[in-house]
Amino acid sequence: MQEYRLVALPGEGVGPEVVEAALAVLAHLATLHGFSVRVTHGLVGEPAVQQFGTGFPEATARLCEGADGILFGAVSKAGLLELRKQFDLFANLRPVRPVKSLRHRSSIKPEKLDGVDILFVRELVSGIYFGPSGRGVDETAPYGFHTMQYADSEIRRIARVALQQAQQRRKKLAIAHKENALPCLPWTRLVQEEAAAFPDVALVPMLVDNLAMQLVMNPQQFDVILAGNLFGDILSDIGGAIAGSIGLLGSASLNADGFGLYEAIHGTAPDIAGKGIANPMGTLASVELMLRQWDEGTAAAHLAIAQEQLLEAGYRTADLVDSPEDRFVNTKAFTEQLIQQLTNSKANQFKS
Ligand SMILES: NC(=O)c1ccc[n+]([C@@H]2O[C@H](COP(=O)([O-])OP(=O)(O)OC[C@H]3O[C@@H](n4cnc5c(N)ncnc54)[C@H](O)[C@@H]3O)[C@@H](O)[C@H]2O)c1
Ligand SMILES: CC(C)[C@H](C(=O)O)[C@@H](O)C(=O)O
Ligand SMILES: [Mg+2]
Repeated sequence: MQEYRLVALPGEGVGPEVVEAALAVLAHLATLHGFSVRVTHGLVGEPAVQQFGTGFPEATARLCEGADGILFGAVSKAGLLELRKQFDLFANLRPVRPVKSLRHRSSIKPEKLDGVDILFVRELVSGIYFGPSGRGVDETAPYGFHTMQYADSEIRRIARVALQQAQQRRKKLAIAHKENALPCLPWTRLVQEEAAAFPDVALVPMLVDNLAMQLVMNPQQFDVILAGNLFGDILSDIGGAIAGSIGLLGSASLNADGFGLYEAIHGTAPDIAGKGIANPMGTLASVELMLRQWDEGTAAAHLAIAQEQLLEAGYRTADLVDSPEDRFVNTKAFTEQLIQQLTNSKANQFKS
């Protein structure tokens, strides 16, 4: 039996709540689909700061080395950027595919949601997050700076990931850039040069401000959207408004060897943390991406379908409730329902 080694880093806020839910679902899926997952827990973020004085301690780094994947909850900041950098997790994939039963939750008009299926490919270990930065005093005036610096090679390698993804999908790649103000970062030219090896992919360079507006006005036009670190962070949160809740979206952050960290795109949600009501579907969407990366595609599809079936049956976590017919469930109840649904649908649809 295939055994995977997974490091769980729950972190802070709702992180532990959604990771616990996702691990329970993953364990059940493993049983149903004939693989096993050995989970080791590590500290990251505030709990790590308290114990080790740093958000990403050496002990956690060692745990992650040699694992088959990392399931990450959320942190306020401490440790996450270091973790991404240490494992060179440069390719952040953030899919957005609104489901039918949540149409009315979306901020987009229902008729503009038909067929919306977007993949953000976000560069994750460079750009303004990691460029030279500092604070100083100029004469008497204090100032600060962060530098958006990219090696051409860093843009080229994330471009190749985006091009590959587009080639396997609807062959359209939008490039988010800001060359009218930041001409030293020629994303369009560099992507075009890499695209010579992908002649069937249509490139659509767009100024990032226009792209943000177009995402809201007409999301149907997009297939894959390539963006640098900061633009990708901001644009992908718009995906939450398109899907109906930020709590629904997951991500995979991969290095060149295909090793990955999997996390929801939302944060610690301090306003709801500790109440047991967080939506675990963003973390479950991340588990789905992890299963695909592990070549457990049947289990991944099973997970996706079972969640859609629960939503169709009206089950809703707090962030999705908006009508009296909705069946409100907290995180634990949603997880239990999902496990039940996986068992039921296994019998119907996934006979092996
Ligand atoms: N990857 C990460 O660990 C990550 C990502 C984003 C933000 N953050 C951090 O999280 C903290 C809070 O950030 P924020 O408030 O801007 O963003 P957030 O994503 O934590 O929350 C934004 C809103 O979405 C809601 N929400 C988020 N996740 C939800 C879920 N699973 N279920 C239901 N509702 C959910 C919250 O309740 C809140 O109203 C900050 O310290 C930020 O740095 C961490
Ligand atoms: C917590 C923060 C540093 C992080 C980011 O900006 O990358 C988050 O917003 C995300 O989307 O993963
Ligand atoms: Mg973000």
